[in-house]
Amino acid sequence: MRALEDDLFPSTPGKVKIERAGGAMNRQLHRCFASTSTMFLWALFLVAMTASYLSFQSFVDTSSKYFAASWGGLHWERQIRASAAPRRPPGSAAGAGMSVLVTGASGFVGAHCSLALRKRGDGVVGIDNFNAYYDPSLKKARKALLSSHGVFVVEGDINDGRLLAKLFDVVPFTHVLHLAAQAGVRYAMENPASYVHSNVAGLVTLLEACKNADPQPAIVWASSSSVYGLNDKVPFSESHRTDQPASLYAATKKAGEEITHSYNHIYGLSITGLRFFTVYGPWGRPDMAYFSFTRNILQGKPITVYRGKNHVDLARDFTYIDDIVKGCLGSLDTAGRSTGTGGKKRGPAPYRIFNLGNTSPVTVPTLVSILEKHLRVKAKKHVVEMPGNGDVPFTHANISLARQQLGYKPTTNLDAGLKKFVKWYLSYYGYTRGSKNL
Ligand SMILES: O=C(O)[C@H]1O[C@H](OP(=O)(O)OP(=O)(O)OC[C@H]2O[C@@H](n3ccc(=O)[nH]c3=O)[C@H](O)[C@@H]2O)[C@H](O)[C@@H](O)[C@@H]1O
Repeated sequence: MRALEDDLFPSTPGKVKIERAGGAMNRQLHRCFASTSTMFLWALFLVAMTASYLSFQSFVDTSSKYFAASWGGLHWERQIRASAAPRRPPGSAAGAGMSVLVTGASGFVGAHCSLALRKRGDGVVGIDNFNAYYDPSLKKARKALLSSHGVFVVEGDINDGRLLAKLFDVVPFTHVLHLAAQAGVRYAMENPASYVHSNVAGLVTLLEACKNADPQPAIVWASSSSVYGLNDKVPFSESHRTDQPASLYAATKKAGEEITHSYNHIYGLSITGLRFFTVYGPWGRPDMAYFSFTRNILQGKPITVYRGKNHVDLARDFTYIDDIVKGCLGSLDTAGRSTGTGGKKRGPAPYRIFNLGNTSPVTVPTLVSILEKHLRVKAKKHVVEMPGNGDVPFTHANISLARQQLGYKPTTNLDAGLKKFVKWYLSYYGYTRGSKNL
């Protein structure tokens, strides 16, 4: 008995039997059918070749990723363990110390927090993907600074679930300070996918690793003042509306607040979200206005100052980095435990959101005049109407909740903070105008 496949796929091309063969019509049909079968077989052959080529390529990709991985191995694990070990003196009033995984450790806020944690005796391991959103050499310099203080930074992406699982295998982290993100309000119009990749997909991969870890760490992470979006009640309080984002960046940060809430609810992860208000200072981000203005002013290039509707100046609640670091450490210290194990919730865990701002907004033209004073150079200002680029006209934080629960109390005003920034900038990039490329 012939199998069905034999009918559909004859083994010898051109040998298809046609019932009642004999007439010219039938011969033609025969030839035609035979050549169709030949073509069909060739097509099958090509499909098979393509499939085997593709699977070979994916094997090569996977294995090259595996072999080129910058992590793993006994030496690597020893470095991770040493970096994660708390070094507080025995009997210290602050307790035994934490082991903190800091994501985005070679970023601006990440590097400052990692150093502060290490200096007070906590264990810190960093992870950073050193992407090229801004000059990676600045990130490498921050990494070198951390390394000189005994903080090890793994080069890797928070979207790499295998790496995260490995890190939790090697160290039972008590806390995660999650600062890795695609930052910047206006860049979201140029590269929207990078925001989804880091702020949504990366966040979920990290939360999955935290939820599976045993013990589960408490998580403190960076949200943003931009979640207030079109809210016009001032000062911004945590209870105000945050469902009107003005940029995709803000929308992904808001999404992060909802996503972390669901992990808190389902898996008992302790979550603290921090809404940072325009953080600035030494070792800052070159994409931010105070930084790029400084570079342009020193290089004699014009700066673009945006202005709001009806000629109203834009204003920001600029917050100095040291104040933000205190808010982050205060959040870690008061986080409360995650309750789950092995992906199962054992009871309710804290879910908190705090504003970390300075409570005194300053206009952008005032920011420029403070920089002019410290740099002793006049800026070439080019004032333009604010383009529809996701910017909001002003931000202003109400910090009562953080003050009450974290002991958060900002102490550096914009003038004093920019003076420290300019000092750092000149020492890092050199005193001669534009001596180093950013
Ligand atoms: O608080 C926040 O959540 C956000 O703060 C900053 O965002 P932004 O306040 O826009 O900070 P800058 O990019 O430094 O801009 C500050 C002000 O300068 C203005 N600006 C910016 C650039 C420019 O060329 N000219 C100019 O007038 C902006 O419109 C804004 O009013 C950060 O870049 C975000 O990553 C962060 O999340």
